Amino acid sequence: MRHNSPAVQLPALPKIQMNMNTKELVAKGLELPLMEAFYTIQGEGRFTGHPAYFIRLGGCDVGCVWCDVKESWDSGKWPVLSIEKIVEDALVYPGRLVVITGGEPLLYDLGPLTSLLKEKGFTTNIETSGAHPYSGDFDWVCFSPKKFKKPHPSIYAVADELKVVVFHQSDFAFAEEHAKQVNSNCELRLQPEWSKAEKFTPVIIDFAKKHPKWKISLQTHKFMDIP
Ligand SMILES: C[S@@+](CC[C@H](N)C(=O)[O-])C[C@H]1O[C@@H](n2cnc3c(N)ncnc32)[C@H](O)[C@@H]1O
Ligand SMILES: Nc1nc2[nH]cc(C(=O)O)c2c(=O)[nH]1
Ligand code: SF4
Ligand SMILES: [Mg+2]
Repeated sequence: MRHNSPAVQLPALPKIQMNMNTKELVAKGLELPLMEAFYTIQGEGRFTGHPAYFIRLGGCDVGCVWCDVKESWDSGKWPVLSIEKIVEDALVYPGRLVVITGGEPLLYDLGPLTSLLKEKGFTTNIETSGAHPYSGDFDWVCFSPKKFKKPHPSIYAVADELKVVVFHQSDFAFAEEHAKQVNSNCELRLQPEWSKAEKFTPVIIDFAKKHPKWKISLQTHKFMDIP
């Protein structure tokens, strides 16, 4: 019968299958949406000042009002690349420290990407809000919890560094709440939210002097005007 003819439907089929493949590959962590990748100097936290290659994955569902990379949030805006291509591009630069950030990188299974990076001799660091289950093989986990979306319980045991952004006075209590939940070796840092830095940097200095288990992290790349 005419209306059952497959002639009209068939051309759509390969496209659907291609989309499903990409989705499946992303679900397996074999392909990932990449917003940008750049070789720079780590500006924040424990590895401040270290040359590093940044891999910024697209997609985030946390919604921090003060996020400095809101254009990363929509994963659909960014090309999906194979992990082989992502690692090949990293190998061009002389540094062997890689920082995986986003967006929220733990939206994805980072096992395949990190094992390939390790195979090629990279040290692997992550910047994460911990809002999704931990995955991957990381040498350093920087956990920056957010009030906007509760962290997944899996992050607390693996965090090497707790980096709390201070945007409001209540963030000090939020920081102490999280400090109780991370392991005892975890380094504790407070980082002024960029637009509130003038107001909160002196408050953070005072707090750290009174509670010396806390250190200060600044977004030094912004002072140096580098990515
Ligand atoms: C853009 S986030 C991406 C990684 C992950 N989604 C996260 O939030 O940890 C990278 C780091 O920048 C911090 N950050 C983002 N916006 C900031 C701002 N306006 N001022 C200070 N730190 C900021 C985050 O807390 C996080 O430690
Ligand atoms: N230089 C530099 N250091 C950084 N440390 C964490 C960053 C991030 O956005 O995750 C970042 C960044 O965007 N640039
Ligand atoms: S979790 Fe990270 S990327 Fe997502 S909105 Fe917050 S600061 Fe931005
Ligand atoms: Mg940044």
